[in-house]
Amino acid sequence: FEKSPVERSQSLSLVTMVPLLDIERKLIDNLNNYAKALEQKLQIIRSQIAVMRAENEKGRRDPISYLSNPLNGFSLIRRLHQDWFKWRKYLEQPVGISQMRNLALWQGELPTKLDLWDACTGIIRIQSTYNIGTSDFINGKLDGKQYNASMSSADIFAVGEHLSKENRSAKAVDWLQEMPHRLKKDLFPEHLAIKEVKVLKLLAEMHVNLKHFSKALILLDNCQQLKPHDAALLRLRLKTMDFIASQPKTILPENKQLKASIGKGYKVSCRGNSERSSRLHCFYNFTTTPFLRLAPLKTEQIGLDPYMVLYHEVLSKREMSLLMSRASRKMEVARIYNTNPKNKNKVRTAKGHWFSKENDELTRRIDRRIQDMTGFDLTDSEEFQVINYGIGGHYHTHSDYFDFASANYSGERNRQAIFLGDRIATVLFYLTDVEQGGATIFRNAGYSIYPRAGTAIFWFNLNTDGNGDPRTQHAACPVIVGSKWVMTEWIREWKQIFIRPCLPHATGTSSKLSRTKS
Ligand SMILES: O=C(O)CCC(=O)C(=O)O
Ligand SMILES: [Fe+2]
Repeated sequence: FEKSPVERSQSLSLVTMVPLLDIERKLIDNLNNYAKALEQKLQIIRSQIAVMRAENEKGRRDPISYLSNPLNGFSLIRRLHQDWFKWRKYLEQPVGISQMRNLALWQGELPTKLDLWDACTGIIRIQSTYNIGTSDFINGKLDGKQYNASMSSADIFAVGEHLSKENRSAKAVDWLQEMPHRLKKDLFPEHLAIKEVKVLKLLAEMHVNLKHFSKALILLDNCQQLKPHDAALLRLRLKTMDFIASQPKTILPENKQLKASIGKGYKVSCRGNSERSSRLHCFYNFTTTPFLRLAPLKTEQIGLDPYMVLYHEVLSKREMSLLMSRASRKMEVARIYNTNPKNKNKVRTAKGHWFSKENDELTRRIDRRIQDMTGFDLTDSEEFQVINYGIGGHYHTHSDYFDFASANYSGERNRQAIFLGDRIATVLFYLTDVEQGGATIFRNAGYSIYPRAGTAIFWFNLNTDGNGDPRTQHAACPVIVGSKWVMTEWIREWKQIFIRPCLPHATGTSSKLSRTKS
């Protein structure tokens, strides 16, 4: 059954991308073998040319005397009757059949059209969330930090093309206009290179969409110089002229940049502008369960209303790496059988792995630790979900509690609700540090938390009266750089009936909300 109320970002998780590097190595080796086979063939041909040319020149120096020798005459006839026939056969023989077979064989392991679509979306999400200029982004300057990586013209064009297909013309122009001066520096062979005319034409189309007609015309003129007899270009030029003729008054001032949707709220919070109240403390929790007298928990208050704490160093390095390596073995590259990007919403859910608590000693031990952290009875609570995010991986704003009153909740979810209750609280473990981005933000509460390996956040999703607390809505900001792994534990309500009894809810009374804290 569906365990997560909201679909997470769709991109291939980072860990499922790791094997792609091996596939790429295999492909390069394969191409190298092909080149070797070609070289071998070339060598054979070249050496034979030398032999044949020597013989031919010997004959042409004095043809009559050469041919008067029957050995030479015979050989010429035989050569021209037999050898050239064999040469033809030899030249027709394809080079590197086995390498070509390999290529066909590995086709199924390569990312799909939809994977590329997801990756483009991830790139755009990072750019817009953190408000990164296109040229900075392309040159590897991400949110103020310079990395030793940059995008090739082919990479840039893929993003520009994606944006154009998504009808985001202004953004597409932003990307595509970075291309023309880069193309000249490319060392791609002819068939892999992106043609300048293709870039200029797409740019012109985007300008037409934006009603920047004179810019479009200049680009189209450049295109026509490169490809004077192209019918599609001519048609586009005529269309542009028609536009100009038919809507002279609607032309926008050309330099007026269409406002990029600089988002409020979510985006701003992801850029890390929240402040913490000075009334908050760090302390050792000795009291939630008797065990904590022996091993108190390092606790940091994030907020009192809604109540939220961080528990530091609750997982060891070994536990985290075991969880991640076990999950990555089970996490499949989520393949899409329907590769039509239009159907993107129907496919692929989170790239995670669910661990049964009864799995082994590791999961049982972590389960006991969560009991110590929360004081809750976890018998009916959910399995652990381990998640790894991909390029620009994020999770839209959502609440972990279910809105049972809404019409969406029927069938299996309703049954769970009846038997287990709602998700009264969440424990979210971070299994890795994240170099940049990837914060968990609670916009309504004004909290943002940056991932730190071994730390867990704990919060109540429900008010004391059992209703969902909308202030606990949260989102995972896009990861800029790093591999973000988290593990969630959703604690169900009914089993806590005597631990956190139902009380009328009064806002602003943090003491009630923090009943299970020390
Ligand atoms: O990854 C995060 O920071 C948040 C994850 C989350 O909200 C969830 O799994 O429900
Ligand atoms: Fe969540």
